[in-house]
Amino acid sequence: MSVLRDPAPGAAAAAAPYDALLLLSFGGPEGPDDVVPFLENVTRGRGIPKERLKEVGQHYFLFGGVSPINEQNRALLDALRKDFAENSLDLPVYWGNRNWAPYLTDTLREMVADGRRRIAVLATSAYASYSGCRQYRENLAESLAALEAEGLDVPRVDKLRHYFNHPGFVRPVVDGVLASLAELPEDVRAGAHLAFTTHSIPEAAADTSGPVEEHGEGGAYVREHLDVARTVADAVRAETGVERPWRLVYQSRSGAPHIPWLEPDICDHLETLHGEGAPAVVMVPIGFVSDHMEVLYDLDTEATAKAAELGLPVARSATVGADPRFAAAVRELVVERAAAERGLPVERCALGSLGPSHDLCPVGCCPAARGAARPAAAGADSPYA
Ligand SMILES: CC1=C(CCC(=O)O)c2cc3nc(cc4[nH]c(cc5[nH]c(cc1n2)c(C)c5CCC(=O)O)c(CCC(=O)O)c4C)C(CCC(=O)O)=C3C
Ligand SMILES: [Fe+2]
Repeated sequence: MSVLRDPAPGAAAAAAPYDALLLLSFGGPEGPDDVVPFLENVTRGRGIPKERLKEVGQHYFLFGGVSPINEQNRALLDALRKDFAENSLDLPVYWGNRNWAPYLTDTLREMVADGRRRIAVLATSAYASYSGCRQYRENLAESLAALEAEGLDVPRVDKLRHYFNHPGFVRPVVDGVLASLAELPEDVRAGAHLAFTTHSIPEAAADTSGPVEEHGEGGAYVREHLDVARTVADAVRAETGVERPWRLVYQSRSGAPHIPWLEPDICDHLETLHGEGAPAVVMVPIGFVSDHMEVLYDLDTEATAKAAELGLPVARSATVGADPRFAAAVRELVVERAAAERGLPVERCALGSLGPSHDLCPVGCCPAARGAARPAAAGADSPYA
């Protein structure tokens, strides 16, 4: 058996020049006492109304103060290590977060102590946007600066490209939609609409998402989500032979009420669809890599209650999570980027119409909305090599 699985010669070196992979995520509370300090970490300097924070705290308390995100990252780490081992990719995998332990700076310090010098970074956010991309790059720069201040030799960090349109991300979503359709009562299945959801962000942040030439209404953020939604809807139609109406909608709005954020909200959309006579809806959270609190609360709790009130049958499809196809996609992204860094020609997988995303965020990509620009690592404007 093992002979059949032997990789192509040289696979063990396929990760060079990288000597480690860092899974970079958001972090979440692991018990009731963690909730308030976690929210303080998330919202420091971000101008979120106190009322909104109280409300979001309640979402966490409803689930015992435990965010599902850390367990899911642990499962993804296991899936990555298993996939790498099975494919003889000799690359240790580490995990660090923006807002909760294990904190990014601590993980990077440990990586330096282990002698890691050239680190590939996978963020658990698949799309362009300030929150999903540049903010992680700022976190990397801050952590590297902290290590530098401690007198440590700063490693090089390279962020892997956005994977929203990678088949290893999209195909599990398609399977999730097919499974959700099968869950719906048979008499409403054929007529079920698809509501693709993602995190709402301020309109201004959407308009300036992605490289400067992609700025404009909705920016790269909306364009990328629409492309994934269309790809998934097409694949579901090909599988089921049924053409279904679909729309990209939003969830988890935050911020001050007078600032415009992307709309419509999923709950308003369910109401509209019900008013138009839609028999059922599958909610497809394409904006999330795993079943975050936003999925458990905003979709499985709030939107599902709204649908029940309307008498509208709904199902929520699975996020990618630790799907082995996603783990394999991460390996492919590492090997692809490693080859590119070695100056070799690379084949880059991407479904849909946009093509593979860039390796290096150009200057002006996904700028922060407020305050002076902060240094960001792993981009064309990085202060680090
Ligand atoms: C685009 C996007 C993603 C998707 C990309 C990605 O996955 O990274 C994302 C992920 C996440 N957001 C999360 C949690 C929170 N986000 C908040 C606030 C905000 N998010 C924003 C955007 C995004 N957020 C924005 C524009 C704000 C307003 C404040 C600001 O401009 O920064 C707040 C404060 C309270 C509130 O305002 O809701 C919380 C608690 C968690 C953890 C969930 C868990 O525990 O399972 C995850 C994965
Ligand atoms: Fe968020």
